[in-house]
Amino acid sequence: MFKSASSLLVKSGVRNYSTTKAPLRVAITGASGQIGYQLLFRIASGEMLGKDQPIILQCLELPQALNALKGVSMELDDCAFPLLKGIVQTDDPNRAFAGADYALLVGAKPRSKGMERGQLLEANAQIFSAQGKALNNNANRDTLRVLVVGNPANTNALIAARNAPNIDPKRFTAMTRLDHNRGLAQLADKTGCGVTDIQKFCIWGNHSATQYPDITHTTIKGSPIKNYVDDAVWVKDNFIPTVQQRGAAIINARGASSAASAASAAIDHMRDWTFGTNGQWQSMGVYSDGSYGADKGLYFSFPVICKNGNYEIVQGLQLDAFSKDRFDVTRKELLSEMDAIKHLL
Ligand SMILES: NC(=O)c1ccc[n+]([C@@H]2O[C@H](COP(=O)([O-])OP(=O)(O)OC[C@H]3O[C@@H](n4cnc5c(N)ncnc54)[C@H](O)[C@@H]3O)[C@@H](O)[C@H]2O)c1
Ligand SMILES: O=C(O)C[C@H](O)C(=O)O
Repeated sequence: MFKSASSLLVKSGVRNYSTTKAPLRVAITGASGQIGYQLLFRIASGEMLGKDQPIILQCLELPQALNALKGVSMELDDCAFPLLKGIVQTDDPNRAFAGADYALLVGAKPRSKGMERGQLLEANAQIFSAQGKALNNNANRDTLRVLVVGNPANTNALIAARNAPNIDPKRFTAMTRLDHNRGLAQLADKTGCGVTDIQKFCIWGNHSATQYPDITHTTIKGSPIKNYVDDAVWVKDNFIPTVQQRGAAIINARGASSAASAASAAIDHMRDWTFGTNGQWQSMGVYSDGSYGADKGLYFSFPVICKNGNYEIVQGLQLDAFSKDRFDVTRKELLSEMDAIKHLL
């Protein structure tokens, strides 16, 4: 069901406020799932694209979840969000992606207790090849920004991008912002500093247990992190594995994979890509141009700086021997994931 902007304006005077901006179309797959339920309301309230940017939500779900999506849509209506100009509810990817400016590809099977993310590869790969094709045929190619959240996120981004030959592969990204945020929280806790005091931290590689959370360039309040925590054993045996295994720890504790924190990271990712990072590093899984020896074409997490609606991989960093080893482990895992789904590329 599609509600036009004008029908909403007629229905509710509350929404008839003045803004000169045309609505942007934000497609969300898996919209009635756990993450979707956390995402939609925050996007509709303007937390992702700004408090003056009207939006139309274009929600894709499986046929069996359309009724749940109807309920979510009713709740969105009941919030009377001034910026929400329409809601599309559909099980047809071509409709969900029609004219999309943003696409958050969340819909996929989450892993359960004891599963590694790699085991989801085959189960979810087909979804992303079909959605890549639908994006290629329907989305607004000139403005599109795609974030893949569904796991295994990096390789799903690769599949979607390769199935969208008419869209610049740089417009596809995979989410490692949750890992980045997890790392910041652990460092803030260890040092007693605020998360915004911490700069030049990054995640390299895959959103998986092989990711490399790297503090070798990190500063706190402008001075090297070593002045706050100088404990290589803690970094190797505590910090790195905690960040790498945080998803599994949450599944064990909650009985379900992270949802609110994942939605929050997705909003951070899209907001920063759109509005910039003020010169600060963030982590994004992006199309590799071969930087640092990450094979060209992989969707690899790098430190990036976002500016003028684009992102750029931070260049010129020296990686020490330990970092190079970790980098290579995650790089090789991404290559083996790519090999496992090569029939879909
Ligand atoms: N990258 C990250 O940091 C990160 C973090 C958390 C979760 N995840 C991943 O996000 C995904 C979603 O997690 P969740 O907890 O919301 O799962 P969920 O099972 O609660 O919701 C998934 C939703 O997707 C829908 N869906 C499945 N296949 C679909 C398709 N082909 N088209 C449209 N919708 C479809 C389902 O009906 C369901 O409503 C999982 O793959 C999970 O592992 C990634
Ligand atoms: O770990 C998972 O399977 C879910 C998600 O990727 C996470 O990091 O929380």
